[in-house]
Amino acid sequence: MAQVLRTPLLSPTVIRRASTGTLEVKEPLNFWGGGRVKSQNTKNAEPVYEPATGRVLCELVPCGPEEVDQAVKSAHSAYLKWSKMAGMERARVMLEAARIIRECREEIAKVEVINNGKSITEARAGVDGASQCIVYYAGLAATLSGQHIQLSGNAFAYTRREPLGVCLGIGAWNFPFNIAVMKSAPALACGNAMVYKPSPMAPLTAVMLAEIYAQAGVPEGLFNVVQGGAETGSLLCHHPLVAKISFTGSVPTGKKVMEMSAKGVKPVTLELGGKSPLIIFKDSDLNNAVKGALMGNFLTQGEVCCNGTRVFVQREIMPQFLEEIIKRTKAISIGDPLLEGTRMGALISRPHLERVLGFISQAKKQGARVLCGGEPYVPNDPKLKGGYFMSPCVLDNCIDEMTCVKEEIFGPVMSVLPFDTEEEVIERANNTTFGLAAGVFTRDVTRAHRLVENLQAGTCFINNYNKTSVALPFGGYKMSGLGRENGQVTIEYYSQLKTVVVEKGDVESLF
Ligand SMILES: NC(=O)C1=CN([C@@H]2O[C@H](COP(=O)(O)OP(=O)(O)OC[C@H]3O[C@@H](n4cnc5c(N)ncnc54)[C@H](O)[C@@H]3O)[C@@H](O)[C@H]2O)C=CC1
Repeated sequence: MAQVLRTPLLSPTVIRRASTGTLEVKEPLNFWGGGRVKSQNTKNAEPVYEPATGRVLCELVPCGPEEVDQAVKSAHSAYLKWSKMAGMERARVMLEAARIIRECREEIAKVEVINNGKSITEARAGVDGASQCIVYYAGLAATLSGQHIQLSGNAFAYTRREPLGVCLGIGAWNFPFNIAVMKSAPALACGNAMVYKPSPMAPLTAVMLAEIYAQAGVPEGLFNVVQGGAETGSLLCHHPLVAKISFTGSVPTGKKVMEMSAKGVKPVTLELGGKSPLIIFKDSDLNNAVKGALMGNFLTQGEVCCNGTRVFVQREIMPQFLEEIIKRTKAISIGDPLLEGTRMGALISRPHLERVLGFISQAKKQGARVLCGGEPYVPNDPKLKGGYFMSPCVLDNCIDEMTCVKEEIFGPVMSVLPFDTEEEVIERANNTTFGLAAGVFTRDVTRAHRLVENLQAGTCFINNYNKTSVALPFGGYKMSGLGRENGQVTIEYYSQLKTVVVEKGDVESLF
């Protein structure tokens, strides 16, 4: 049996003293049975990099079958206790977790920045959103209830909303702390336990979340972290005690996860990629439309699934739009993500940076024009020389058939496309296999609603973009996913309904 450790992953003092280029994490990154667990097979260790400097932050050892089994079993025994508690009791523990998150806001945000590369301003907003998410689902925990149904004769029935058991969460690297919270909060509120596997590129803050839940008083093993990549993920998906899978990541991996869940007839939630349209009409408030396009393309270095990266601009206002968007894109301050003034940090990895730059060179070959950015960026600060920075890019002269317009780039690259009529732009906006989000800027309220009614996307924004709240259901149409996260509806994805039929009289038998 692996050794369980109970001291915190990183002491708050260590984190407070850390700056870009100084943090080293030696503590084990797995968490089950109520504490951190050392990995067994250290010969498979892989480096985890700090995106802003390119240095090694820690070593990650993927978990094998025995460790996966231990983690899932620890979750299952916690589930047996947690699921018997009243919703109000679960809510009390969850509210305590939310309070600890608020108390540790700065530490969590800092580790998120160091591990992911996003700016501290964005990371703090993320931590605030995470605490709100737990408060929201704690609020719903006590409201879970069934129905009473009168039947003919002397019988009645009732329904019970019951948990599923051990839920598996698999996350992407772009919002490491938030994805872990978005999956665990509704799961725990419904009485489930969770085993969470973060992306191997961003393993740190999920372990902090495990420590927070433990401190808040959840039963040992209720929220567990198992580190690893594809192989570990697949072992987890196949484990017979895993009752549900919630996955965030790319479409190709999502398909594999769906296949694995089909084998065990396990319910699955898939939050996948996107290539969302943002449509700007000539009657829109141009200043707000430009701000919407910036918010819809450049948050977290453009590594956001619902970004509106196909920006359709009505031809008459194209010159003004481009002038303004280029001016503001060039003004984005890139650099040390822990500095308050920084608005864009580093991309997640060297290969990902090269992939994004590759999309830009291909776009140029296919006839697109780079209006600004799109180059590797080397900050003046010597410690950032090995970081994965690039300048945010605006492309025009784009046509719908280009690769940069069709495929998810997942970097700070906006493709601008002219359009003439409403009918035309609806057809072009929907001409994609994705359907995560869409946006429209116009002062014509009737047109705005007509448009969103016809757009094939799970979330539509009118006169804004990427405004989020835990109260809003989030998920994709078409190949962008299955099921929803956030909002009240997610309770249905983490619970099942039992119908109980009660006879008060005699059984009427035909035999
Ligand atoms: N719709 C949404 O809510 C979001 C979607 N995404 C999408 O995620 C993608 C980027 O994230 P990545 O981490 O690069 O995606 P990815 O698909 O490469 O990996 C996602 C997760 O799946 C795991 N994994 C890989 N192969 C697996 C397998 N065979 N079985 C089980 N697990 C496996 C990875 O280790 C990681 O934890 C983008 O396409 C982006 O659009 C990202 C954030 C939010």
